[in-house]
Amino acid sequence: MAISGASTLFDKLWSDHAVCDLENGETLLYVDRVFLHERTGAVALQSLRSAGYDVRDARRVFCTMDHIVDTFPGRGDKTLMPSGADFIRATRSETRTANIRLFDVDDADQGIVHVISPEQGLVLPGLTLVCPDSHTCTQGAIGALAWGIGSSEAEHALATGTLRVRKPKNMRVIVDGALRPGVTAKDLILHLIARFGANGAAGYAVEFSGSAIRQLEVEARFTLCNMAVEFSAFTALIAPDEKVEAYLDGRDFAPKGEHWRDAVEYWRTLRSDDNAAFERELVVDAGEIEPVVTWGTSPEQAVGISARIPGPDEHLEPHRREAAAKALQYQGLQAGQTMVDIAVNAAFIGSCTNSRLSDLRAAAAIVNGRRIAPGVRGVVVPGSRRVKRAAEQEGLDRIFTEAGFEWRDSGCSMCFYAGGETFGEFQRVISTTNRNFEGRQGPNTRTHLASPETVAATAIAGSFTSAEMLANSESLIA
Ligand SMILES: CC(C)[C@H](C(=O)O)[C@@H](O)C(=O)O
Ligand code: SF4
Repeated sequence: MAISGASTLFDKLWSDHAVCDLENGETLLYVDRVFLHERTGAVALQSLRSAGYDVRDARRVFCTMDHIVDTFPGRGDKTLMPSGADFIRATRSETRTANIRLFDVDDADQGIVHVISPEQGLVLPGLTLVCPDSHTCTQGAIGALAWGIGSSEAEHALATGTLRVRKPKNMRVIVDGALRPGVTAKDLILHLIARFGANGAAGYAVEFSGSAIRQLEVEARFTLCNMAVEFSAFTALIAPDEKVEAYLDGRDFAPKGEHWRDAVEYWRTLRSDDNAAFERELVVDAGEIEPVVTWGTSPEQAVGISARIPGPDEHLEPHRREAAAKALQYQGLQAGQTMVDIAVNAAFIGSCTNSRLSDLRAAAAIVNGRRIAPGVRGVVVPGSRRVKRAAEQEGLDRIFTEAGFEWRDSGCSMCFYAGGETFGEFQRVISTTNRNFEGRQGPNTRTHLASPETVAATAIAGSFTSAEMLANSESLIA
């Protein structure tokens, strides 16, 4: 607890949900919502049932099909993952038995778990939400205390509506100033991870604050908090503000009428007190960030797009030097290479990091009227069926397909290789996703993380290019 009774936002959410402190230093926390998906959820439900337990309150549990299902148009129940059909079947039967609301493959509201939970107001500021999926931290963007858990913890949460958790420390990341035009929340989080290390936030709940954060739209805040787990944080948080209220107003599961007014009144208390103490504080000037692309196999192996891949001597610690050498070998690159000279084979726009309507709009604005570079494969996967419909109403699907992109149904798709679909061996993919480790998008596939704007511009140019660089090069040619 902080000095003189002052609390951080995280402390407030924690104490509002603390049932009791346990002897071993853990706290029993009340869990408001559990979200499941077909990759890990059915396993948890099956195991709970075979241990003889029931789901305590199925009204607070939700499940979606996102990880394994195909995203090819007209997919039905198809999946390319070996044994994937078993997961799909088990998810259906377990959720039916437990009476849990399932967003099934053909549901109009289906989508990636972290995209649909706020989209429908299933997660709200001040609630605790857990999911057996590491990117649950995404929801801290609206001031929910949300974190990823393991399968046995999921069983505990389902059976009891509580979880035992060891309290992490408080960290604040203050981002002041303004992001430059064309620089996004994705570039900001990649910059933070590159600068402070992929384990920079280990042991902490991170609150993002500062003028640059307040300026971010809610969907961009999701992108930022989504990758807190790549920064090794327990979770991330942003104090809810009027943008969050406007975002949630009218959502299906959001409170209505008098309940809405009460909720908003509570949400307005969800901010760190002025003199609250943080065990660690980082300060960043938003204006110094340029579009970022990863070159290696960790999100910290990233540089500004106009830079070169660092040379071996630029890594100060020996373990970073070794990791860099190994990453370069896997990625088929050399230290010192200029990023803009590196050609790609594919461009992927999707995932819980960057597949919301604002992401698709930003990418479409760049590809509009242009064609993907010859030989480059482009794939766009909306994060939810709602996002897909909204994008189609605006004609974004046509902009993408006319430029040469595939336009898919919603799901995790090639964000993650589940034994099924992949871009293929040694293919270099620029991707709006959040993980770039070896094999993430398939055996020997080479992943480079970037913003939707940079992925779109790179697809058009054929090699790493920011939107600004693309516009400048075209005006030189014209
Ligand atoms: C399959 C699932 C458990 C996993 C996660 O926890 O994050 C996946 O979503 C991922 O992004 O790697
Ligand atoms: S989109 Fe990718 S990162 Fe997000 S939940 Fe699915 S597999 Fe995990």
